[in-house]
Amino acid sequence: MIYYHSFVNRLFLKNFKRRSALQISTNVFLCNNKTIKTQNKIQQRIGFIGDGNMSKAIFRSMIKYNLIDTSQVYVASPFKQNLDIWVKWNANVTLDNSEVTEKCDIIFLAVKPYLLSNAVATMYSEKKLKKISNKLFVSILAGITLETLENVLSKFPGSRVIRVLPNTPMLVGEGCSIFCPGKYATREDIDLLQIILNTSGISEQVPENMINPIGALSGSGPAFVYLIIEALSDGCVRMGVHRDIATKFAAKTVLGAAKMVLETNKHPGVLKDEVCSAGGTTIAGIHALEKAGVRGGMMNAIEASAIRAVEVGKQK
Ligand SMILES: NC(=O)C1=CN([C@@H]2O[C@H](COP(=O)(O)OP(=O)(O)OC[C@H]3O[C@@H](n4cnc5c(N)ncnc54)[C@H](OP(=O)(O)O)[C@@H]3O)[C@@H](O)[C@H]2O)C=CC1
Ligand SMILES: O=C(O)[C@@H]1CCC=N1
Repeated sequence: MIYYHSFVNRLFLKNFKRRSALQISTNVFLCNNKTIKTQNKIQQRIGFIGDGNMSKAIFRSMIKYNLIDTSQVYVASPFKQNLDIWVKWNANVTLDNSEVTEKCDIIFLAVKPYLLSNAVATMYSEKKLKKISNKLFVSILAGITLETLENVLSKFPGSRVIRVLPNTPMLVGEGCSIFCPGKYATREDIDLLQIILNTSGISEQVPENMINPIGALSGSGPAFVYLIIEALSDGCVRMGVHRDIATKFAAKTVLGAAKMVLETNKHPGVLKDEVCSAGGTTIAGIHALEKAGVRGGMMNAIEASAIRAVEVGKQK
């Protein structure tokens, strides 16, 4: 069955009259296998400064969901061998950051936060600076504020900035991104970014002061959950179960529990109670977790990551 995916298609329908601004087809729909079909794809050129895990996740999700032609994508990295994989994916590669800035309309800043100044310094040559105008910069750098970004990027005339905190599960269509537009970002910029983010998951616009705390959950959280999955699997292995089935069942159990929370709309505590039989097996496990301080540990993890984001944002 083919059906209209609510959010993406609402956006496309809403933007029907603004097709030229968005330069993307209105004819996008999702099949039940989540494949997006477009007659026309994003026409803007999209660039990545930095070729790491997150750039790859964003790029590959755009390709997977057919949002852009690889020929429209440019990526810069300081090391040639890092770019081999991008060559295999048919993207344009360069060792020169300024080539990406010059050629692309939308530029994802995707280096480590402490490398921002270093990267921006190599994103232009004085001779061609004037040519680098009216660009949309999308920063995914944890901790780096819009104020810092707008200052650093103010040398590019007419630049607009959006700060995003995405996460790697966008690679499998389950991304969670939060974003906050800078003062010059337009409605079209936001719509286009949301199309990119929402085809591989969900996104929410939030006030900037929410990016670090929510990002601690959604950006760093996948690592916390991998650790939990690994630990659940370890527990099973300790009880004599083969690793393959233990990890598969740990991951599927986490996935199933997450879907129960999202699809039943029940409070997680209620769902937990529904599993815990009186005097049964589950409550014995819950007691062990509570004795180990798992809840406090999880809360501390979010707090630590959010605090660290502030520190990272201040590093030069
Ligand atoms: N990973 C995640 O889950 C998330 C990451 N983020 C943010 O995304 C950003 C990137 O993270 P991630 O992809 O994990 O990091 P990676 O280290 O995987 O990627 C960064 C890439 O940038 C390259 N690089 C280094 N210096 C420069 C430079 N001057 N110009 C261009 N490229 C350069 C690095 O090359 P080399 O390796 O050769 O040094 C590396 O490939 C970070 O700011 C992080 O805070 C945000 C949300 C989630
Ligand atoms: O660990 C980090 O700093 C980055 C930001 C969010 C996820 N990874």
